[in-house]
Amino acid sequence: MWALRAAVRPLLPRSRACRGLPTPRAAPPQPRHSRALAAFRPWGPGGPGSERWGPRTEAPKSPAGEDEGDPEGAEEEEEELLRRDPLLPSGTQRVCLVHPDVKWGAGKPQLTRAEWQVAEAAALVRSLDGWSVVLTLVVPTKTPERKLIFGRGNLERLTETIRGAADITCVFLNLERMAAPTKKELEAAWGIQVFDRFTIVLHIFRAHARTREARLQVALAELPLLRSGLKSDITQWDRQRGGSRYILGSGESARQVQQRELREKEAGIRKALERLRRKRQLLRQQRARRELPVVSVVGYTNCGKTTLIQALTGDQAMQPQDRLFATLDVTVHAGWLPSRLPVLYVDTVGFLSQLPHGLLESFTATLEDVAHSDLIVHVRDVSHPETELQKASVLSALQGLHLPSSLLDSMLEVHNKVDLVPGYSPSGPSAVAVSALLGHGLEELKAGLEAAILRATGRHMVTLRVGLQGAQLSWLHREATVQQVHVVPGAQAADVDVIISDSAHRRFRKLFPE
Ligand SMILES: Nc1nc2c(ncn2[C@@H]2O[C@H](COP(=O)(O)OP(=O)(O)OP(=O)(O)O)[C@@H](O)[C@H]2O)c(=O)[nH]1
Ligand SMILES: [Mg+2]
Repeated sequence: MWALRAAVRPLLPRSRACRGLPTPRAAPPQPRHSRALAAFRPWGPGGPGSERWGPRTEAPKSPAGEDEGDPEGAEEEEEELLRRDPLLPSGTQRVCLVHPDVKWGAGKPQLTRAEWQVAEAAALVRSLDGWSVVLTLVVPTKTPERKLIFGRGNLERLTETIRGAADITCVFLNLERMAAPTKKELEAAWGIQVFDRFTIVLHIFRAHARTREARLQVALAELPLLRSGLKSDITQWDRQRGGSRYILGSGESARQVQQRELREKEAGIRKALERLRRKRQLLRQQRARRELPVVSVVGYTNCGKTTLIQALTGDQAMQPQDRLFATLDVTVHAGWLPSRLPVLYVDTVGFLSQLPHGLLESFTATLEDVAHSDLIVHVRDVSHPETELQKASVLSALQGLHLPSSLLDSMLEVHNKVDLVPGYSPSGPSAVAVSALLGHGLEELKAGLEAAILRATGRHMVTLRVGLQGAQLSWLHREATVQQVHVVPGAQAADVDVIISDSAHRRFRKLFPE
């Protein structure tokens, strides 16, 4: 699907040739289960058994009582807030990936190697339609904090190589953020557009965000970029106007006008997000009333979260993809555990070790749903060479969400993609090895999930004696999970094995005293 044509050329004496990520993997097989999840359809605009936790752009129908309604004109207002210029050039791009390799000092990355940082950067580029890396240059630097990032000698050689590479159309400088003057000077020196990680990731987020909430969050994360662009534009604007700094009659300078517009935009986005968040809260309360256990599936981007949920639920509407940040909308999908206990799986946005700060913050809000789940499943791609680093990134991001400690302590680890690691066996007792793609290990995982959910939600299995004439049996079918009914011969009664929550059990006793 994605061709990586990374022509890695020797550049500098100490530069290192790096290769891209493994070749794209096979498409997922058809889901193994095709259970009709009729019970959950009323909430499922995204397909059988699925629910989007944030109203989508093409506003799905909400069941009665779930939608508190938008104020008139809110959607048009939001579209206005989302109007913006393209961040990156359109069409096919042949990218030169330049990685500043900090070998010394405080800026030296811990726990990772340049090789893997480059592989991840190349994967980001491949996530953009029509983009490919054609040249990868790893350039040592002792002074990444300097305006031009590299020392003089290295910069000169880099400039020569880039100017001599006629086939490249832009440069991706693998730095989190590049100051506006740095961008300007490098573009002047290299004669080509230069982008940083923030811009690339932001563009991917823009392209993959579907719901109104996700799109607004991306718009919020973009504001720092607009602010830094503002400074250089204004200086230019002022110069062009020969220093006439004030807009006719308004008493405001150009800078003040644009700053005010940005502040208004930010306030508008925050207001719209707050409105959508209230809606999400309402949906959450509805789910809580139905007392369905909720499992949040989290993990590093591309580790297989969506594939796993699809394998567990048979939800064909889901679309796992071999690209970073395929999922940007939090969605909910229903499935059943071995004892026929229904469960809701929440698919979440993936983590990235060096996710630019603003982006992480704006997406933290989406992840607030994780705090309201009964269990967290941490999916790991154990075939990835940096699997330990990915685990550390995810755990540190989860710590930042201030989740209840009981939720963190009970977290279940799923070691995915074991089909790519022959003979793999997980270390640690709370880990289950699976191949979500091939469907291996799913029964063991479901059993583990069930045990953990029963523990976390205070549910237990009991056998209750009920009369066959009364309403007890239908009540149990409605409010608990009936497993088996054993009719007691000659007694007009039955012994019913059920999984029931503590609260439902109390209500049963009150309604039907012995
Ligand atoms: N070989 C193999 N590939 C897998 C397995 N699970 C998922 N994949 C592949 O990994 C890629 C990413 O899968 P997704 O399910 O989209 O991953 P994700 O974690 O949801 O990714 P994001 O939404 O981008 O964070 C897809 O190409 C899947 O087919 C597995 O068990 N084995
Ligand atoms: Mg996904």
